[in-house]
Amino acid sequence: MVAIGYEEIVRVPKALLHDHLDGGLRPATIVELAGAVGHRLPTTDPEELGRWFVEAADSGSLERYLETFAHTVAVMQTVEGLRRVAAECALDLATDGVVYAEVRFAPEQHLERGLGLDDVVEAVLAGFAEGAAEAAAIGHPIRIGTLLTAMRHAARSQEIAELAVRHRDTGVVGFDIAGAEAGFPPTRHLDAFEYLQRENFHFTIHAGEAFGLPSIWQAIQWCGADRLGHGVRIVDDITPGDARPVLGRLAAYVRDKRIPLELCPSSNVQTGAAPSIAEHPIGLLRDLRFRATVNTDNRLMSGTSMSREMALLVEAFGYGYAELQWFTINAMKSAFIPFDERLAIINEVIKPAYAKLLS
Ligand SMILES: O=c1[nH]cnc2c1ncn2[C@H]1C[C@H](O)[C@@H](CO)O1
Ligand SMILES: [Zn+2]
Repeated sequence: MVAIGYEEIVRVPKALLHDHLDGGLRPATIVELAGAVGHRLPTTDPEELGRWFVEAADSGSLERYLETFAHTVAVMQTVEGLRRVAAECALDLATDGVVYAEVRFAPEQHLERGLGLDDVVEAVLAGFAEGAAEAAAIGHPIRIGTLLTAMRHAARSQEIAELAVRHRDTGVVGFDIAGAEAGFPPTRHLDAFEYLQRENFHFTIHAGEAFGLPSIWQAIQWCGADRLGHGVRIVDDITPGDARPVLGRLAAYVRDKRIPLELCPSSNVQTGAAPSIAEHPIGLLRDLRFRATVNTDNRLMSGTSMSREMALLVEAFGYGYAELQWFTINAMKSAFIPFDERLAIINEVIKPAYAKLLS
C-alpha cells in the first residue's frame, strides 16, 4: 500500500480539539504587530522568527516551552491585534482542511493595555467569525468553537469560568486550565469546576503532560473533566503483560468511560513527554481503542499543522485513511458543540469524504 501523501491529507476533512490561539500566530503577523506596539522580538525576519520559536520550544521542558509565549501574548493586547490573530487562525486552519476546530486562549493574559475580559473575548469571537466567513467564501467552510483557558498558577479560574458561561451562546463552548503542570494540581481550581458542572457547561483540563497519573486522576475524579488535554501519561498505568497490555484501574476507567485524550504528538516530543513520534504512546492508545484524538497544541512553536501531525503519524505508524477517519470521528464525537451539530458534521462532511477514499 502506498503511504498517503501530505497533499492528500490536506484535502481530507479533519477535526481539531486542542489548539492554542496564542500558539498559532503567523510569524509575519507577529513581526508586524510587534512593530506597531514596540515589542522587541528575537529577530524581525519572519522566517528566522518561525525557526526561533520551534528551536526555543524544543527544550525538553514544558516550563521553558511556555516562556516562548511571551512574544505572542505581547502582540495580542488590543482589539485589532486579537481580532486579526483570530481571523488568520480560522483561515489557516480552514485552508489546511480542518472542518471543525476548538481553539483556546487565556483572556487574563490579554489585559496589559487596558482591555477588559469581555472585550478580549468579543474581539476574538469577532475575529473567528470574520476568518470563518472569509474561509467559506473561498470554499473552505469551518466551524470554530472557542474554549476559555484559566492559567493554573494564577487565581482567576472562577472569574474565567463565569466569563465562559457568560459567552456560551455566542461562541464559547468550553473551559480549560493550562500552564505549568507540576506543582499546580487541578484541584487548586475545584471551585471553578464545580461551578461549571452546576451550569451544565463543558471543560477539559491539561493533565498528564508534564506530570503523571495523580494529575489525570484529580482532573477526572475530583474535578469532573469531560476530556483530558494531552493525558498522554495515562500509559504509565498500562503495563506490557505476557499476552497483551494490562490496564490499571485509572487507565481502564479512562478507556471504559470513553474519556477523550487530546493527544499532541509534536508538542509532546518538544516538552519531553514522549521520546519521538515513532515512540509516541498514541500508537498503543489507538491499538487499545482509547478515545484518542490528534491535535496540534501550538502550531507556531511546533512548526506544524493538523495535516502535518497526521502525516507524521502516517509515516511513523503506517496509518491509512481508515485510521485518519477514526481519529477524526473520535474528535468530532468528543467536541463540545451540541450533539446534533456534531452528528451533522460526521454524517454530512467527514464520512462522505472518507467513503470516497476508502471505496
Ligand atoms: O501544552 C501546553 N501545556 C500547558 N500549557 C500550555 C500548553 N500550550 C500552551 N499552554 C499555555 C500557554 C498559553 O499562553 C496558554 C493559553 O493558551 O496556555
Ligand atoms: Zn495545550
